[in-house]
Amino acid sequence: MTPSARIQAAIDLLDAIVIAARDQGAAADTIIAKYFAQRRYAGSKDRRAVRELVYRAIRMLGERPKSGRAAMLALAATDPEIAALFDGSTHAPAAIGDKEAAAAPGIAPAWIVTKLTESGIGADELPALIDRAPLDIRINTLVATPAPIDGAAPIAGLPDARRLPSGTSIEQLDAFKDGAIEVQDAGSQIVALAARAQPGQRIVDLCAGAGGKTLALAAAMQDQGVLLATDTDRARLSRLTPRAARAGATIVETRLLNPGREAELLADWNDSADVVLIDAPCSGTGTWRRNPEARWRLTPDRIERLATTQAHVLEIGANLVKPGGALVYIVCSLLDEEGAGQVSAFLTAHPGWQVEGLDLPAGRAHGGGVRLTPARDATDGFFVARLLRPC
Ligand SMILES: C[S@@+](CC[C@H](N)C(=O)[O-])C[C@H]1O[C@@H](n2cnc3c(N)ncnc32)[C@H](O)[C@@H]1O
Repeated sequence: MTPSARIQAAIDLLDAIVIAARDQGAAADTIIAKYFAQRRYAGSKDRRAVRELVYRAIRMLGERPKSGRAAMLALAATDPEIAALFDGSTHAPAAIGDKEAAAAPGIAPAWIVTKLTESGIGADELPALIDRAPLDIRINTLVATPAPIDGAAPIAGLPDARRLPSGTSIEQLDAFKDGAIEVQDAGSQIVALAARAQPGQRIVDLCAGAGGKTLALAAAMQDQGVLLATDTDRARLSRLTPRAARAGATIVETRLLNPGREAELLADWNDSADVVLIDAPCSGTGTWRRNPEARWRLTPDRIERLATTQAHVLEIGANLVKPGGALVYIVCSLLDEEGAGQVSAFLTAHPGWQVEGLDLPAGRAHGGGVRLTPARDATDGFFVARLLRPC
């Protein structure tokens, strides 16, 4: 592909990504993979270059742009080499018109920036939300210690975590194939510590998804006890079983829940869990580093619906906790209505329950819990709180 054709390819991809974000369609990565699967003539250098252009444009634009061309024009406005490639030649984008408008650069849609500000995220913290994320791994203590990995750096407070140079393709490493390492952001590892999981306990991971935190809990439990992983999403939960097998986590049981019938399907666990971990579905404002187009998908209505689901899963989880046991509530969002606000509403509705202080290797106290941010902690953004049921 010529350099100009790469720009046109990025424009075409951005068009598809903008539409998918508006209509809650496929993720940018999926769209890019499909695009190149249908264009075998594009070599690996072309793919890398086009992908890089697409993500540069996505990171640069807070508001969803009108079109892929408007997005790429924003990039061209800051980079004369890109602007020069709008030359109208074969497979190239048309020349830039005198009055043609580029999309406006920004961190996030204005209404979300307002909500972040109201949630105590300062202007100085905003740019880090869309930085490139590092590649963090967790060494799985349930299998043999892996051989040292080139370039791996320790992460303060997390003896089993390492930070790898971004772009390291770990899927090829034997340690990955053998289950000796898992890809997991340091923030995700830190909030899982709030469960204080111990060998022999009975723990429920209520919103387990494909089991990122489940596997961290199984390792902390030294694969002893009972660990029930549940979710309403069949596809995600089905990925957990082979992952757990690979990771040597034999105590994991999975249970698919029907939305609306969760309490009924979990009745055998009522009042009996030492810990219930709720990694609730959320807006993901803390994970834009990995998923920058996610900020083009959010609407006020969607956040309201997520908040309703969060209150719902908190209610389900609370019923499973034994007297004196703990409910650990996590969101990878920095909006108070999904984090601190949920905790305070829960405490009002459940007299006797109390917040328990957390001593985590990163983060700061915030609204009854602890908050981690990309700017201060160099992790994804998270809110976590630990709530104790009265005895
Ligand atoms: C943030 S994700 C979980 C990520 C996962 N814990 C991890 O560490 O990789 C939230 C999960 O909640 C699930 N979920 C949504 N509504 C639920 C419900 N009512 N009960 C249980 N899980 C639910 C979603 O399907 C999604 O997998």
